[in-house]
Amino acid sequence: MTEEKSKFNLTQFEQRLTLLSDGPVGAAVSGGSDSIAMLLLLANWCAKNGRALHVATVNHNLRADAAIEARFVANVCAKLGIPHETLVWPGWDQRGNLQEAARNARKTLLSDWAKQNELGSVAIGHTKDDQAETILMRMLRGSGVDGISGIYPIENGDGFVWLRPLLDYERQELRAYLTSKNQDWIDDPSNQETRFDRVKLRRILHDITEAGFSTHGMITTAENMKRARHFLENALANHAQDICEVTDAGSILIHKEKLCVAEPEMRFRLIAHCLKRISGNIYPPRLHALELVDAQVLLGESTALHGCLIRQASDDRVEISREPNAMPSQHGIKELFDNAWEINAVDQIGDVVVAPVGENGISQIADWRDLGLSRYALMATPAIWRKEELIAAPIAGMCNGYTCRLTWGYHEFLTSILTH
Ligand SMILES: Nc1ncnc2c1ncn2[C@@H]1O[C@H](COP(=O)(O)OP(=O)(O)OP(=O)(O)O)[C@@H](O)[C@H]1O
Repeated sequence: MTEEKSKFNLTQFEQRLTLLSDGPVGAAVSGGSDSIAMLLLLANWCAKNGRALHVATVNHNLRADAAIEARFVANVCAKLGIPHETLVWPGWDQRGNLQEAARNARKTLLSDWAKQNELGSVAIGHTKDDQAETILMRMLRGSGVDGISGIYPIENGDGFVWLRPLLDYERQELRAYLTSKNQDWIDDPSNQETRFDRVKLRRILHDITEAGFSTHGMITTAENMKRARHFLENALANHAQDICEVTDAGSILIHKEKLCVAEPEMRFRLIAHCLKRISGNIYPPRLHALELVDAQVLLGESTALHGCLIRQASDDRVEISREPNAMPSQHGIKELFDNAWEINAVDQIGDVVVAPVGENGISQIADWRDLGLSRYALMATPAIWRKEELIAAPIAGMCNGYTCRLTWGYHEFLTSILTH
């Protein structure tokens, strides 16, 4: 059956695809109706436009049927002649919330897969229904402008873009499309489990439409919020340029008086951005936690949040620095340390551990004061250790054949304020 006969309107889908980056296209396909519909539509479009398509399914190893679902997607891909890979999550470390951990793991696995295959874009199958659920959930949780602006059609990934080409479509029309193509999909049984908030909200939204209301107004609200968010982020970028400084130790100094007279919305945004940047966390802190930190900053008190310290550095500066206790320690110097520091050695010395300078390290460095950087910020810079022995702390002035570079700076701090 041709696209015309199936009466599926491709206009908005094709419009979204104009946002694709160069390079092969990736698609994250779970086997559910939304992503299977996306797979068929993308396969057609890529064939017509001479673009390579790669597909991946994440097996979270949480349900017995997960492997069957991954095989189902692999079979659909085999019939279409598209390469497919199953990415397996080794499992949950029992920390935090399982749903959240699974979502984060999925993002990381897909991101690594995208990098390995040099994909320019990875398409995910969020729909208009997902958008309405997200907005309602965030409203109930007390989100601000950013949260209510909902899901975006495009987002920056690590060297590629995440694209949501189905954001203008309803699940029902995608299912009708699949039926018209005689294409099956798999209904995830956890979508029936009423203990999950998402499932509860899906039912509430169903009742809202049954009662004769349209959820379209919620989508319009999100569009209005997106505009407001863009405006606020621009204002913040200008303000941050005026009052912030990034130090060589990876801390941020903020002009206290100018911070205190700024609008609360501006203060929350600035503190949140600093915390997100310094901690390397992909999510900003919760609004309620920010309000508490903001109140302490106004009172001139020091505090901690999101793996960072917020201190009154001097009469006129507030300093936000990484909290050494929240930093990892790692064997060897190959990887980026704490997602922020690139370390190199003139001669590789085996069997070393990279960990923050900390109290122990700073007490062994005689002339750190000459650097003009705060003790707290220096304690959160990388040090090279062999057991208890401090070998090097390059940012704190003890090099011993090692160099250390912060992978972000003032420019990146400012440009990353504009999220979309
Ligand atoms: N296990 C998975 N493997 C690959 N991609 C996934 C997986 N789970 C979700 N995704 C991607 O994220 C999108 C949104 O996820 P969500 O959990 O809302 O969808 P779903 O209900 O599990 O499945 P679908 O959207 O395919 O009906 C999916 O459309 C898909 O692109």
